[in-house]
Amino acid sequence: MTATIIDGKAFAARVRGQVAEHVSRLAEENGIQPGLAVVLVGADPASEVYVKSKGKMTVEVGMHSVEHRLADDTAEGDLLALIATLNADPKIHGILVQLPLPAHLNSELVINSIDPAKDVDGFHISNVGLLGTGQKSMVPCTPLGCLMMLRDHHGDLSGMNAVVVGRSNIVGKPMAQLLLGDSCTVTIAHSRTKDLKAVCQGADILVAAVGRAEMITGDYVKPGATVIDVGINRIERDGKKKLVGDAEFASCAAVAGAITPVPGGVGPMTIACLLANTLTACCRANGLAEPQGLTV
Ligand SMILES: NC(=O)C1=CN([C@@H]2O[C@H](COP(=O)(O)OP(=O)(O)OC[C@H]3O[C@@H](n4cnc5c(N)ncnc54)[C@H](OP(=O)(O)O)[C@@H]3O)[C@@H](O)[C@H]2O)C=CC1
Ligand SMILES: Nc1nc(=O)c2c([nH]1)NC[C@@H]1CN(c3ccc(C(=O)N[C@@H](CCC(=O)O)C(=O)O)cc3)C=[N+]21
Repeated sequence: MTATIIDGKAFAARVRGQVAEHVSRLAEENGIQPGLAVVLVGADPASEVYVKSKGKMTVEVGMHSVEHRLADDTAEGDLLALIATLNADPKIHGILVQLPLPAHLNSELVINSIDPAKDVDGFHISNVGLLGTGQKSMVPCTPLGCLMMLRDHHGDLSGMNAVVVGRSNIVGKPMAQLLLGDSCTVTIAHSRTKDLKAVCQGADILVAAVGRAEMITGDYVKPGATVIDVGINRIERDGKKKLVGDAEFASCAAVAGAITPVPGGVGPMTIACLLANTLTACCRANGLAEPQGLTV
């Protein structure tokens, strides 16, 4: 079998197009412009790339974009003061603090200081709790993008066996919640899972969010399964720098029914969902109807 390649890049462009339409309607009918603030502490080169591309796409869909770049040794109090200012700023509807933060900063404290209504990453404990109890929330962008692609490819996901490899708060756990919300039978695997390969072989939907380059190989994949590769790993091969996922693309694609590539899969959908969440937050803040189909 040769897998269908799920084109996240094209899907993300469609989502951004829908966001842009809503944004222009908001401007015409309500005189409102959604605004997103991205906060980057320190100068991690990979983070720089995402922050730049987020800023560019935010402007492309017609939103107000603000970037705050803070020094590596920024005091926690200064970061919290910036967040308080952004929380109170009526032009800002979404706040994203790029993770990971430098080690001297308490990430939990920082994230939980963001107004939950502006928490477009969906990482605030209030949003985590709302998602876990099936209530309206801000849904983390990466899992939301994965769910959109899965729904688009399969339609109804109910009854499917889903295995999520990885249990981080930003990807694995919220991904599992969303799949459960769509009535999948969900298994969360991690570094202590016994016989990971056998667990993965039972998956109709296999989500790889491990942070280990090409760890999931074709022999982990049930024939015909859908593989969602969340991993972003920069490696060097044959003297060239390369971006690869947590799944080994060639061997997985030979067995799977469908697979997301890296680059061009989950990554672009993450940014598109960030813009969708900012739009949703703006509509909620102004008591306006939310766009359909851009959140769960
Ligand atoms: N495309 C996108 O938009 C995004 C991509 N990413 C990428 O997704 C990947 C995961 O990110 P993130 O969740 O933040 O990573 P973390 O490092 O926070 O979590 C990795 C998870 O994988 C598990 N794990 C590690 N090694 C193994 C192993 N050998 N077998 C089974 N499980 C293992 C860990 O288990 P344990 O808990 O037991 O330690 C942990 O739960 C990374 O490649 C990251 O770059 C992340 C965010 C967005
Ligand atoms: N608070 C917070 N929220 C995040 O959502 C967040 C974060 N911190 N920290 C880092 C991770 C990583 N992440 C990516 C987003 C887009 C691509 C992306 O667009 N990738 C392109 C390739 C880009 C390239 O070439 O580097 C692709 O896969 O096609 C990748 C990774 C969001 N993250």
